[in-house]
Amino acid sequence: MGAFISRFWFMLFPAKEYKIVVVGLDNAGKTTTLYKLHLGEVVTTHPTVGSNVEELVYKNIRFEVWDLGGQDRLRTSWATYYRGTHAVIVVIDSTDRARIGIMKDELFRLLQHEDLAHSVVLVFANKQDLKDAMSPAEITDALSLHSIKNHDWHIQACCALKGEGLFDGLGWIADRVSGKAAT
Ligand SMILES: Nc1nc2c(ncn2[C@@H]2O[C@H](COP(=O)(O)OP(=O)(O)OP(=O)(O)O)[C@@H](O)[C@H]2O)c(=O)[nH]1
Ligand SMILES: [Mg+2]
Repeated sequence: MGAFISRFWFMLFPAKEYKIVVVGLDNAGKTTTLYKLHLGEVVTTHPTVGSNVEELVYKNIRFEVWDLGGQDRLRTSWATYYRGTHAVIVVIDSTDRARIGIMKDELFRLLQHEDLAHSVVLVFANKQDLKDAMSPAEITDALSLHSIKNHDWHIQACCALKGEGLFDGLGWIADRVSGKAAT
């Protein structure tokens, strides 16, 4: 149902550029992900205060990608970035078992926000290079992704350091916003 609504919405209101917001707890790898996609390089990061924004072009689609700071005190300001968002990327540190419940609460809070009513949701199960990483199936359970009814969602294993999985995830978003996705 979520998929149907999103597809219809994007067909009715095609955009020249699609807006993505990247959220997740601090240290998840959001900034690393943004710059690996943008520059193809691993940049030295510091905890983000505020946001970084970059333009990406993939499959002939332009994306404006906003990477938001994930520290506790910064999460209340995520919602100020939501207007006009086509896709949310949730980056998970797959080794951070202790805080996956906090991320679940944040996820379900953002899914209720009216500015994200038509957004699709991509979850990056990041840091898959680390030995104790949770699998995408474990993260799907821990975040109760199957209980999401009003948004089209997808989970993608990745390693932002190596770049593995990042363009697969972006491709999923590209197919959704351009209406090319199979139902
Ligand atoms: N092993 C491993 N480390 C990663 C990976 N992705 C990011 N990191 C590391 O995780 C740390 C945090 O990365 P950031 O990209 O700064 O995290 P962030 O989500 O932007 O954090 P905030 O800005 O505080 O919200 C850095 O030391 C990265 O090098 C990965 O795929 N594997
Ligand atoms: Mg950051």
